[in-house]
Amino acid sequence: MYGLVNKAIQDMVCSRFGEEIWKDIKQKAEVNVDVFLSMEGYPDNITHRLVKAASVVLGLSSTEIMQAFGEFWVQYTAQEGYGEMMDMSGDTLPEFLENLDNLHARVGVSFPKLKPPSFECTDMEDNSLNLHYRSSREGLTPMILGLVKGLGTRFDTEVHVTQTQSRDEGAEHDEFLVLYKPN
Ligand SMILES: O=C(O)CCCCN(CCc1ccccc1OCc1ccc(-c2ccc(Oc3ccccc3)cc2)cc1)Cc1ccc(C(=O)O)cc1
Repeated sequence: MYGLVNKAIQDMVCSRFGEEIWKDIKQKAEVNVDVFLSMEGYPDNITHRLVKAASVVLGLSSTEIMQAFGEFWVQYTAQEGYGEMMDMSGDTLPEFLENLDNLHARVGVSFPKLKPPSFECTDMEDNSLNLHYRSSREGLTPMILGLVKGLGTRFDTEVHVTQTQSRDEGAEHDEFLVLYKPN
């Protein structure tokens, strides 16, 4: 995972709980990286250890941490220089979700170590769609719930996401029913 992800986790924790809590989390995760470099590739395991340690230190479940992080990621990347790229990816929540693979392909051109998941939208109706999430990574599914919630905020759109298929329960990939209503 690019360091930008671990940096975003750090910024979320520091902004909400302070530097001391972040130090505790890094210590518990046995991660002794001083500064995460956005454009450096880090083992996914570091991200998983930081999430696990944050859930212990903060007394929240890993699912809650990943959902909060997904929501935070949308605003974080927009303010960390990817705002234009996000603007180009759609003016509405369904448009953005439909263009997500193109967004990743664009980032991947410059940063070949990117290993993006794939998102596919089917059964598009006025206020609903099925979102298919396929990834080479395990255990980040709750982040997708948060990401879609974060997009709801970004597009001032009421959004309700329920997972309808789960890889953990034997499905080929995770699938979500996304209900949305622009305000
Ligand atoms: O792998 C999984 O199964 C779950 C990953 C969920 C995280 N993605 C979130 C995608 C997303 C979903 C909804 C709304 C917005 C989203 O992201 C927009 C986005 C996507 C990628 C980047 C990005 C930009 C530069 C990156 O790397 C850098 C950073 C600085 C300098 C050089 C390279 C890495 C990701 C920025 C915004 C983004 C992403 C982040 C990192 C990677 C990767 O390192 O492979 C792949 C994808």
